[in-house]
Amino acid sequence: MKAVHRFIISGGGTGGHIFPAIAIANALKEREPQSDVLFIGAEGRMEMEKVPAAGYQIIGLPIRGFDRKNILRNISTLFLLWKSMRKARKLIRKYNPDAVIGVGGYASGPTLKVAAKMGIPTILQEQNSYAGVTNKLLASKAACCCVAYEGMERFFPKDKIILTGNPIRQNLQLDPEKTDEAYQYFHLEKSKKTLLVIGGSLGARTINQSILGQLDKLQQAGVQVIWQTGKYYFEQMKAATDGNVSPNMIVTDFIAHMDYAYAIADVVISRAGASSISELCLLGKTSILVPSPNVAEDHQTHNAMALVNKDAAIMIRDADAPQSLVDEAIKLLNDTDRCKTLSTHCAAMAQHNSAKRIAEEIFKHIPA
Ligand SMILES: CC(=O)N[C@H]1[C@@H](OP(=O)(O)OP(=O)(O)OC[C@H]2O[C@@H](n3ccc(=O)[nH]c3=O)[C@H](O)[C@@H]2O)O[C@H](CO)[C@@H](O)[C@@H]1O
Repeated sequence: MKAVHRFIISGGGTGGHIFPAIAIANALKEREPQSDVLFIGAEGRMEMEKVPAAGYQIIGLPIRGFDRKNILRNISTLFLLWKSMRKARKLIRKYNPDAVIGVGGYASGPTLKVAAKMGIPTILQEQNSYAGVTNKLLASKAACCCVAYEGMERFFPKDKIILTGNPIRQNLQLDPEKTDEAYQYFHLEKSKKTLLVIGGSLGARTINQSILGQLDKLQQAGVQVIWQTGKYYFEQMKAATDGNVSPNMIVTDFIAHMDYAYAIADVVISRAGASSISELCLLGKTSILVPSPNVAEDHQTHNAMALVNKDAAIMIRDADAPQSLVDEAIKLLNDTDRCKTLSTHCAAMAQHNSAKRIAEEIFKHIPA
């Protein structure tokens, strides 16, 4: 094996693909500090900003996703796909990687396809319990597929599947001795129950409306709330709540200190995005999941059901949330035994050290 290796990581589109990709890059560098990692993403997408912020170089392909509604637009998409394949081939020839890792999202399609054709080992990482289209198409040529859920033989060749879990941030587990710090950070009281409301990296409209519509109930129940609205809904929620919420209801667009928020949450209301679920499992949190109905192949419902089937979370459908979300949350907060059962089952589903395990898999496939 060479002393220093070069890796390409490709994919992106949402935080859900990008943050795991960065965690994998960090794990590769931890294992071999001299190694070099190049990212390939899609021009104009979120990865072009987040990856350099994490200290890595990224090059964009002129690719975009296929439009399922406007078929004519796909003619130009095909041309962009062809251009992207050419650019990916040039980049791979020049960079000469030892392995190429795909984390899902259409940006990874051309890079991984070209790499496999050139005989370079390709490794896939699938975050969700229902595999994305790009990863499904790439799987037959991949050296292995690192997954986060059981039962992924539905999508990938059985002998290539490795259950590693999703690589998530290392610093989410707060030292129990620092819980007081977390209460102080949010100006909340230790003696009261705390509900954490998160809607994925961008916030969730239905969850916001469900909380807003039943604010009185929450306040009457004496529950403290940390409510992440997402940046698009923040001004609207802030205006609607200004002056009529007690100080123990925190309304924010984004929570930078998720370790503090998780540490003091008795119950978490969340979308069922892959990283959010992996975090809830790792920390053994009691949760109510409201899957987004607006994602490809309804994959968030599949993610949520993986927990519900093991009595590890409660699921409420998006359409039912305005009616029942707050009632269910209050009921759960008052039922310590039920919280404990859900939390224990959820923790049992956690996968530990995922980024490190994925990095080890990648190294296994590097040619000697
Ligand atoms: C709408 C959409 O397309 N969502 C998809 C997106 O998820 P999306 O990027 O929304 O969400 P995930 O749940 O995977 O990850 C959210 C991340 O943001 C963090 N966070 C969240 C709120 C906050 O205030 N602060 C904060 O730091 C969470 O701790 C977590 O690490 O990619 C995932 C992985 O493919 C998919 O499963 C989701 O279906």
